[in-house]
Amino acid sequence: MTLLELRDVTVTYRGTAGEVPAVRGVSLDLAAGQALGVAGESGSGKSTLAMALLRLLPRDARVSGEILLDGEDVLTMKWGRLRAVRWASASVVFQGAQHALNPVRRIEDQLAEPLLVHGLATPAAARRKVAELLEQVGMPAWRARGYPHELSGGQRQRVMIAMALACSPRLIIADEPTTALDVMIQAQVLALIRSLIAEHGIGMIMISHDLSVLASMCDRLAVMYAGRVVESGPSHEVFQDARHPYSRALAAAFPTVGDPASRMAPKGLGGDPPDPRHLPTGCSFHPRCQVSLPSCASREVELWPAGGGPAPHTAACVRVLPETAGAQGEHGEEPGAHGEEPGARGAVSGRPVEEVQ
Ligand SMILES: Nc1ncnc2c1ncn2[C@@H]1O[C@H](COP(=O)(O)OP(=O)(O)OP(=O)(O)O)[C@@H](O)[C@H]1O
Repeated sequence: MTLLELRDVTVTYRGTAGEVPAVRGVSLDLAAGQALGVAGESGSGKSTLAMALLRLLPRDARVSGEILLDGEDVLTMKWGRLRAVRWASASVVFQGAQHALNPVRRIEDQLAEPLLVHGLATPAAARRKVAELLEQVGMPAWRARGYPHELSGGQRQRVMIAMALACSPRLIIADEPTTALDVMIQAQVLALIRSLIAEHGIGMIMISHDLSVLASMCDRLAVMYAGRVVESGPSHEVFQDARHPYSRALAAAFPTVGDPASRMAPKGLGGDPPDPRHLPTGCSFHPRCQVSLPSCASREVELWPAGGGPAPHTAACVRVLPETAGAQGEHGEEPGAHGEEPGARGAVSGRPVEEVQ
């Protein structure tokens, strides 16, 4: 059953620095109980997309498209309904969220708050639930009486995960949930998140710049570049057999979890992501692409079937189009003659696909 459907979601910031098209026409689906990882470099639009899901964007952001949570469009929901949906249906764990705890309130009061605000428990039942939540995240119940400053960073992030679980949501949005933690604690917190979502059948959207972490945590991956999804498919396929050159570079830029050899020589990705206010023409990735074709400078390709397996796998690259597969690139990596690729028509050709996950 589909838990979350994004249809052509576009977010533009209209600030003093001009219009910033941060997210451009993203369509993705998430099945109930499934984990989807959204990867991309800094500035690719991941956090903007995550915030848009629960309308948490600043006032200068304009959002269009559809964000259907259990079939209801978050973007057109009345304010009262949106308040109920936040926490109770979907909750968020942000990067460095542990700093969001109020330093002068006891842990138990902060953990009980969403339950009491949403009328989901009496004060006595909320207290029992708090003890249960702390145990679920591997902390003793007596910690409830303490204050945030008595906890380590990892413990505070565990409290935030407990808070996200408090109202038994069907969806958790985790935006770089472990970035502020040291490596050992990161691994523990990631393992905790993985076991909790599996145990409770919670759907998750996890945002990270680290494709290897996402591949180890999620069923499917979507790779964003300059505000667009450029590849989407089963985690193992996207991580080990990426079809978009950007996803391949991103996968090579990080060591593989559990593979000491890859840790020795992670390959960097050259150049910088584009300024969204001044995107290159054609494919936004073409100035950094090692296998671009001449027409990539003027041609932006829609997501197109790219995987060999049974699960949907799509990539927005001219290389996956049947008429250009095998053509030689500007850098000469592919066999064949250099020059204009066969079938290039100066625009998106053929039938693009809707994302189905
Ligand atoms: N409030 C804002 N006003 C104007 N532009 C913004 C605002 N917030 C983000 N942006 C711009 O939108 C683009 C996408 O930013 P976003 O934070 O969503 O990317 P990201 O992939 O999450 O990056 P990071 O990993 O660094 O958080 C960037 O160019 C960013 O500068």
